[in-house]
Amino acid sequence: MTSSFIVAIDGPAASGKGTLARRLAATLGFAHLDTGALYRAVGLTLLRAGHAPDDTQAAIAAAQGLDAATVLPLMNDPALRQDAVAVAASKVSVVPEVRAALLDFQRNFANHPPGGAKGAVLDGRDVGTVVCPGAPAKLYVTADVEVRARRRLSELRNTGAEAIYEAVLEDMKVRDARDSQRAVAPLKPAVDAFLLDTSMMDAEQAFVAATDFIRSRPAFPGFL
Ligand SMILES: Nc1ncnc2c1ncn2[C@@H]1O[C@H](COP(=O)(O)OP(=O)(O)OP(=O)(O)O)[C@@H](O)[C@H]1O
Ligand SMILES: Nc1ccn([C@@H]2O[C@H](COP(=O)(O)O)[C@@H](O)[C@H]2O)c(=O)n1
Repeated sequence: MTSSFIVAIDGPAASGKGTLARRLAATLGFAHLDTGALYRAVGLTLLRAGHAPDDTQAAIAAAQGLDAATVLPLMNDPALRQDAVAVAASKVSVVPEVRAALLDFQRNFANHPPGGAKGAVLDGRDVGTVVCPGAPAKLYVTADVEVRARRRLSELRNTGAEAIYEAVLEDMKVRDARDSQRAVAPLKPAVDAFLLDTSMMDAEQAFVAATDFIRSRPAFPGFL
């Protein structure tokens, strides 16, 4: 059976979309897919094979070689969260063939959520615009780049990594520019997305604003 209970969440790095998506999925009883992890899995596969992240042919081969059996163990690999892998993900994600290779997996997850879940929450950069343009609830989560850089900095430091604010901020600006200026599926809000700026909100306030929005959507009767 195809599910139509899809929540699409997009936004730039460290805007809080993953935190929000996980909590929404748990509250709604929906399955959750972090679509960025798929691009990171391609980037990590490439780096582990000794290729440069801008090696287009190797990136296409890595993306086309991923299937449910290979991608699921990678999704839980701590190496996926490394900064070098984020940069590699952002580089491979400009390649149209890489995006095409990951599209079916994402759409299949959204339309046939695993584990008998009634619906799915997907977060990424193009979920509301390309992957699930018909999703009945779309959110675009953002925050000022300085706020996002501070969040990422404390996240990195909490894992024991050495990180410098200026470097994190610069990396974030470069990644934002690459993600929003690429030709295929650039980062942008869907025209019908609810815009949620979390610059002045903590995660709890962002969750309340998001649930208020979803509750207002006629396609989600009685879920919240
Ligand atoms: N509203 C918020 N206020 C303050 N901190 C937050 C908020 N939402 C999330 N965070 C924290 O900011 C960091 C980044 O959040 P999160 O991983 O959810 O962002 P993201 O948009 O999914 O990032 P990415 O796309 O890079 O994976 C985490 O440490 C998280 O705990
Ligand atoms: N739908 C998506 C999701 C992610 N990307 C690219 O992957 C990079 C890493 O994503 P995170 O969410 O884990 O930070 C991101 O910078 C994008 O380049 C994408 O293109 N489409």
